[in-house]
Amino acid sequence: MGLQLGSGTQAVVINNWKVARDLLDQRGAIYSSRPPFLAAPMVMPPPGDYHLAMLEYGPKWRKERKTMMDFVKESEIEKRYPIDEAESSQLVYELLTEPARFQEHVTRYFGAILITSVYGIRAKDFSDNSHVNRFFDLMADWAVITSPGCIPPVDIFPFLKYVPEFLTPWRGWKQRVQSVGQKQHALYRELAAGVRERMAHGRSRECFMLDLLRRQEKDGYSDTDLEYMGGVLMEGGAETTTNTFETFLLAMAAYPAILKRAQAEVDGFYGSAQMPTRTNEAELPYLTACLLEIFRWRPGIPSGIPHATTQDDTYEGFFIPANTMVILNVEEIDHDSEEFDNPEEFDPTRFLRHATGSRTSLAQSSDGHARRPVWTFGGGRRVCPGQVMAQRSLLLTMAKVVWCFDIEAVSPDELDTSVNGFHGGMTQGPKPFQARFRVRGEDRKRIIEREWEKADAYLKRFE
Ligand code: HEM
Repeated sequence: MGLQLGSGTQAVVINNWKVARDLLDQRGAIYSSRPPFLAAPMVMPPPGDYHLAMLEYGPKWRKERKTMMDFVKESEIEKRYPIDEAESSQLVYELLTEPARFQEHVTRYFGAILITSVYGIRAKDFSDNSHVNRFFDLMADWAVITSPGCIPPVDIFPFLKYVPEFLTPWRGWKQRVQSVGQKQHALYRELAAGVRERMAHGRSRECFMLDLLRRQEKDGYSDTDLEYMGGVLMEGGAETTTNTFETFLLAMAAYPAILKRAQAEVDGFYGSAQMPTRTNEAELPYLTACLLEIFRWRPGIPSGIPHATTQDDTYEGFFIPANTMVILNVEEIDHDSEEFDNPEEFDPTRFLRHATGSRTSLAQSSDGHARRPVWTFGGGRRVCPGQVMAQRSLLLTMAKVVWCFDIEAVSPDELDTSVNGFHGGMTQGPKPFQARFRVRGEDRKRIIEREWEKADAYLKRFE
């Protein structure tokens, strides 16, 4: 579908997986840039090109992406596994002792994994001035200033530049955006400075920022480049995984039969005397199917992050000029009723029947193998670099939580699994909801307490 947005700006919305594959995956040399982001020079120090996810396609993006891949590659994920293991044990202990605050604990947890891995510091709690709290506050401010009506869409409607600001619904927006940008940079600078200081005093702890600082001269990055690289990893990884996991908890509370089946699989593999550890997809096919179904059912970024073309192109007779914005409509692709049986239904078994979750006739057709299970992580050369890392920590956490608890609705009528129960904006996750976490017996309670002691002892090295 093509759209004309004001004078000169074109957009293409991709609603079908074949078009996504043909354009984003197979013509990556043309479809891998980003549209200009008007507020970038106000959010970041000049020249405003420090954010990997917003960078246009070119040498700076390529270099930074390669550096970031060093953080998310398999061997690094494996090296950091003890952090995931200990933090997930802290999470289940928090769910045991303060179940009513489960959403806060989940948020802290996914932020903590990143803050420890990137900066080597512990995010033990969510106290007001903790780094993890300040980070999520900023994400919330960010969501407000980028919501419709708060920033003028000048990139799309250039004539808006000439409308006096006091007549617009977004008056004062520059100050608001600048203030969030300044707070954000201050936090990213402070976090990186902490690592630099420990390094200078011989108190370094292994973490990604330490690796970056050690090779800074060789890589030719400025201090600001490194500060934003750390921040971008936090931004990319923390909120998306938190939302995905909260969607999982909502689904488990709403669909008890699915929870029972997941518990039976996890118990069958780990038994009742050991908390799950080192989960992998082959050993937990049903739980993995639940995760894929969460990605499909309520994608974390329903409209992806827009791409942009860098050259003119023609596709199936349509002319697509250079600088066209290309929106991957993930929600639509993953809910296509021609592709999926009952797409609105939460049904993990679709991924047990066929690896791509699609209808039998399609999965077995000649192009069945060309489908992919989900588009939640985007496509082409900009596909999310953190996909494997996210899937690993989500599966581990899902296994631990269902092994430890029965998750129940406080009142079934209150759980809204329809799209109305989810907050909109760029990212999608459940609106606040209530759920009960009932520990599955005294033995498991003792195991949770014992594992918490081990985890706390391990995590102390980051305090
Ligand atoms: C469930 C969790 C996650 C979801 C749903 C998700 C989704 C996405 C999507 C849709 C994109 C845009 C892809 C495109 O342009 O086609 C993206 C980009 C990105 N993600 Fe993720 N992500 C997740 C987790 C993570 C994690 C754990 C990290 C790193 C720690 C991460 C880091 C990034 C970065 C740096 C980009 C920008 C890539 C670029 O522009 O080249 N994400 N993610």
